[in-house]
Amino acid sequence: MVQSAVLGFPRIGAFRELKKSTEAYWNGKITADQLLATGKEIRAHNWKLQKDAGVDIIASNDFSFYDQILDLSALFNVIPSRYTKYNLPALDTYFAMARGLQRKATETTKAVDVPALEMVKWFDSNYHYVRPTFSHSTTFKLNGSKPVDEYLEAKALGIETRPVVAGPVSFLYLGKSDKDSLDLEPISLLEKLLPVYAELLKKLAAAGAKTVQIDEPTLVLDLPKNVQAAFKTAYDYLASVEGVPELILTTYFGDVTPNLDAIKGLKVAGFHFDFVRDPEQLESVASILNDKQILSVGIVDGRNIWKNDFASSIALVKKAIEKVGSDRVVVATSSSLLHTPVDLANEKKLDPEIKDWFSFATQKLDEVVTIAKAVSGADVTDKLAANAKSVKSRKEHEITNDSAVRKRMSEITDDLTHRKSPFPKRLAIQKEEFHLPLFPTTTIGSFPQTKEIRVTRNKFSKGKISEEEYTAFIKKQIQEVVKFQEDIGLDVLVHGEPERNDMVQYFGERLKGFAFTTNGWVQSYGSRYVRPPIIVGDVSRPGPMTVKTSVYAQSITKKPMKGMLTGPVTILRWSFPRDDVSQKTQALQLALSLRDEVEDLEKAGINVVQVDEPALREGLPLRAGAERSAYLKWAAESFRLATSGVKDSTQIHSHFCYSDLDPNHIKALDADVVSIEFSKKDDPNYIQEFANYPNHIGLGLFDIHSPRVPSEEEFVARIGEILKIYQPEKFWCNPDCGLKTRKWPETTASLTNMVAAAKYYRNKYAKKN
Ligand code: MET
Ligand SMILES: [Zn+2]
Repeated sequence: MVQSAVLGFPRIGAFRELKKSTEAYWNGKITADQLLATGKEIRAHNWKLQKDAGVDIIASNDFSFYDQILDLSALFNVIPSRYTKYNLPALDTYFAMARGLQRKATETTKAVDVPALEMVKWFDSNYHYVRPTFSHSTTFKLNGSKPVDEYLEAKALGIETRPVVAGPVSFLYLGKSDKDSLDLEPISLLEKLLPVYAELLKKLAAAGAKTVQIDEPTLVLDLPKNVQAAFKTAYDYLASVEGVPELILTTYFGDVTPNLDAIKGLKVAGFHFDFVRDPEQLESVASILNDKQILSVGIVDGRNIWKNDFASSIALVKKAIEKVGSDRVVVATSSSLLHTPVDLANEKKLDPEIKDWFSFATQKLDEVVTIAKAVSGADVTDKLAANAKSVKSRKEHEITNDSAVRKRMSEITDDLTHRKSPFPKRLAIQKEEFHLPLFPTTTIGSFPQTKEIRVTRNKFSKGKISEEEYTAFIKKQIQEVVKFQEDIGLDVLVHGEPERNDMVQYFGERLKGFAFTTNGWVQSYGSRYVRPPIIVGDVSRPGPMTVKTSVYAQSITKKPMKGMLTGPVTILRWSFPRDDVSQKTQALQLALSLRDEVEDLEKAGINVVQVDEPALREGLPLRAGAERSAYLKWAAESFRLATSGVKDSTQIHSHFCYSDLDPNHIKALDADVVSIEFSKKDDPNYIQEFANYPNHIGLGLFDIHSPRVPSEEEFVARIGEILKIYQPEKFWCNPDCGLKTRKWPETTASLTNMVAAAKYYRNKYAKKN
């Protein structure tokens, strides 16, 4: 009998229970014990769900209160001293690393003021992990026993699980060196780290775990030689320690073939590969297995919501069986299901025909089980027939082929993807147009989404208030935000995005070709979840999406008002994309829709338009090569197609955040001004890389994930550092990203200090000239 396995289940709860509890804890509304109890309930629920579905191999330690990589940093004591020095309870130290902490002194406690660790995108997904931050003084040791506790917790419920832990090579390679240890290459710490891994693994074995899923997703990247070699060091060592359980070396999100030599011959119990991403690798990866090793076949997509095509999955699993025999094959999800919404059954509003094309985490459990049964010879005829019918219905549905969109796509010319004049000429014209001071200040778009805003938006979407009432409410919000920005002296204003639940969903809801969920939340980072829309067909824009709002906002101020759009690549990446047409096609269709919007904004008198592309980097194929070059080309083309219809005097902005962006990727967009998240970047090389960016640039000056307020002096110091490298006349001042998750008091304080620092340099340079 072929076994089924799930590499991890979403931990947020079907109705965002984890978010609600975590935030309540942060706000002092519930105790740590209450928060821990929520975690326990969610875990129990998830394990039981999987057991009831008939999944053979169920993961434990896939739960986290913030991020599984941060859990590992905490577990292995990779905690910079700036966090430990306050002697906070472990849970609070953990959250301080995640999101910073600023707290006034009380009679019994000292004041706390510490920024968060850096957070970056997890491979090519929209999940963010907290980057392990190593220094020469890092002393690895086990802090607590979360993986063991959770294993035992499941066991007490009568459920045998396979604990999952990120592997040592990936843990180090995905990390960075701390400010005080920039010469340190994290991978050089491997030998010090391994005994602590062994200790953890032994404890898991002692608790009863036979096998551990050890995730080494870095194996799908281009790895330097020393990192490739580290696999042998690590796994030889772990194999040599008595009492370490069997390990299933797990990879996902790509093709492992280029790194096969690094894992060939490793003494692990088996390997897991992602055959959704790359079915072609079966041939090569199967060849490295010895005659005992397990082949875990990732075939149910952990990254998308399309119903599995059983016929083709079964064919692939059968091929795997031919190679290694049915007793050594496991049918698995391609990756953790963390990246998919919890349960399709909670969607009551979807068109039933379209809904039948989808499969969320809960449905995917049944998919792995069914495929495993099918290849084991069990009778699943009815399921296969229903599946084939659904797959066919989607292929033939009219929504997937809109002739008007196809026609317009065929008429895209190179001309449409270039601004009328090159940047220097545009710059001169825009100088006359806007008369901005040196060090212009702006924000990235959103302002705090207060409870009032969320409640009112919700009431409107549920039909509890009229459109007039809602519009009046939004106008009032815009008035307040505009007045606020004028009062504190910002130069280029925004309307604050109060009408947007989410920067992608908002546009998806206004475009043809999308479907939406009611409860389809997916964790983006910490307690921030998103509800990605689903691209189900060809995309077009039935009418203006943002023009009224922007025009209203501009009408109440003399300062320039930025129109605010989400770019084609970001809408694509933060939706669940189609898998039946290329990503390029989808991006260009989105670009055409946005182009119309940009032109409508310009016609309506909006002369600055920001088109956000924070997902540009995450869409980059994980490996260098033809696919990556092609991506860079079509991604930039899509952006330019969306933004090049305007006059030279219209200033196009773009924005990027939370990824290690290469300046060359954004050069090709030819935006007049870009803002990028930067406040936590302390690698001097990275800072240097952007210095030659040809157009204007705003480097993020404060962390918007943290309630912490930097002082004016801190801003002055940071800008001072940057000005050692950057030309002052190119430099804009702005936060890292939108302020929607912040509260007003810290927003006011941070922006006020930022504007003061900009003015300080404005004066300083005015005197110089
Ligand atoms: C993740 S990028 C966010 C950009 C958007 N304009 C905002 O301010 O929220
Ligand atoms: Zn951003």
